Amino acid sequence: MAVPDLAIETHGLRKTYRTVRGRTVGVESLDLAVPVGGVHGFLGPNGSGKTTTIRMLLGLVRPDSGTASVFGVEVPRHLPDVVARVGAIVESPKFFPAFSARRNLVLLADGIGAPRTRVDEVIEQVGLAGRSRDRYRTYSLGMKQRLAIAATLLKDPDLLIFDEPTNGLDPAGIHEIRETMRSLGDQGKTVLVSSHILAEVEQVADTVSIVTRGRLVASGRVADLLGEATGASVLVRVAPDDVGTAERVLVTAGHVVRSEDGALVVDGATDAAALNRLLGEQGVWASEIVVRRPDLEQVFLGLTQHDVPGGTSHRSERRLWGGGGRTARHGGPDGTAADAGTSDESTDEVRA
Ligand SMILES: Nc1ncnc2c1ncn2[C@@H]1O[C@H](COP(=O)(O)OP(=O)(O)OP(=O)(O)O)[C@@H](O)[C@H]1O
Repeated sequence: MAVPDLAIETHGLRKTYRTVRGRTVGVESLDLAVPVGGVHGFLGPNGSGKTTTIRMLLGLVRPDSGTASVFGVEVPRHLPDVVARVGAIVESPKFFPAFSARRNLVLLADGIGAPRTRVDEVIEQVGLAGRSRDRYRTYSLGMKQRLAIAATLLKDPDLLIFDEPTNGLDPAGIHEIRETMRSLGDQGKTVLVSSHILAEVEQVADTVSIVTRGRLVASGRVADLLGEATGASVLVRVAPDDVGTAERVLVTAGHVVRSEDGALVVDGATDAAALNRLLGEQGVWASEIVVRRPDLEQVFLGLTQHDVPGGTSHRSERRLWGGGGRTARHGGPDGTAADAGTSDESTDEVRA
């Protein structure tokens, strides 16, 4: 059988919820393509349908329409065939506070039939080796979250799904989780991480899907999305007496220049060296010259600013997968585990 190059694929996935006020759209019509291997950010503002999508993938919520597959296996219909390759942290598992992390994991391994030899491996994988014999209750929030990831890794899944894993963590905890996700991605696992904090995901994700109002608005490699975005500029600072000359030189060379806090900003430019040379040739020396590129947050705002609240106006989706654009990390050991979390939210929800 051919090995699928997508870990997750959805087409026209839709989910509405029954509420006292009628029907609420959880996911409007979602087309998602998550490549195998590496970290994929699933980004969107609160209420854009990320959790609903994840729950549909895990068989916890039944879609109204559309299709979804995990490693080429249609879900939820054939979820049992692939569930062993999926690990998810949708909500934190319960650990015994008075037991060490290691003892907690040994109990879990026994419970799910994973070999005890996995316990030390997963502790190592999440960077808790030095603290594994300490009681769980002495752990920081970041360490607790890493232990939750370790529990999910016990059966060695190929796909790890994290729904807002850094919620409630301080910067050190966020850093720990980011490092853990990065290292799992580097080991060949596919990590899907949902977040509404774009800057945070930008630092760890190879590829992203950006959703708003239950639809995909952009997807591709982070570098490509940032590279394609307009809005780059170069800030040039010169001595106050040279500002007029510098502006004239730059404008004469065809640049669009504006002033900002006593400095000059050359909109649309990225070649700082060329600007520096241009100024130098006219005897003007920059004391500061900085290329400013838009971050993912700005890309996102640019894609969604035309959305009408509650309306139906959506920008068309942009995909940047192009030839060779996909993350080319494949592999990862065949897994056998899944911890698909629990469902408690809605009468519409199902378990596969
Ligand atoms: N069980 C439910 N019953 C009714 N409406 C729901 C239910 N779950 C989600 N919704 C609604 O569906 C929409 C999408 O919610 P969802 O939680 O999937 O978004 P999200 O992107 O994960 O948001 P957040 O980042 O806040 O978790 C929201 O309008 C939400 O209120």
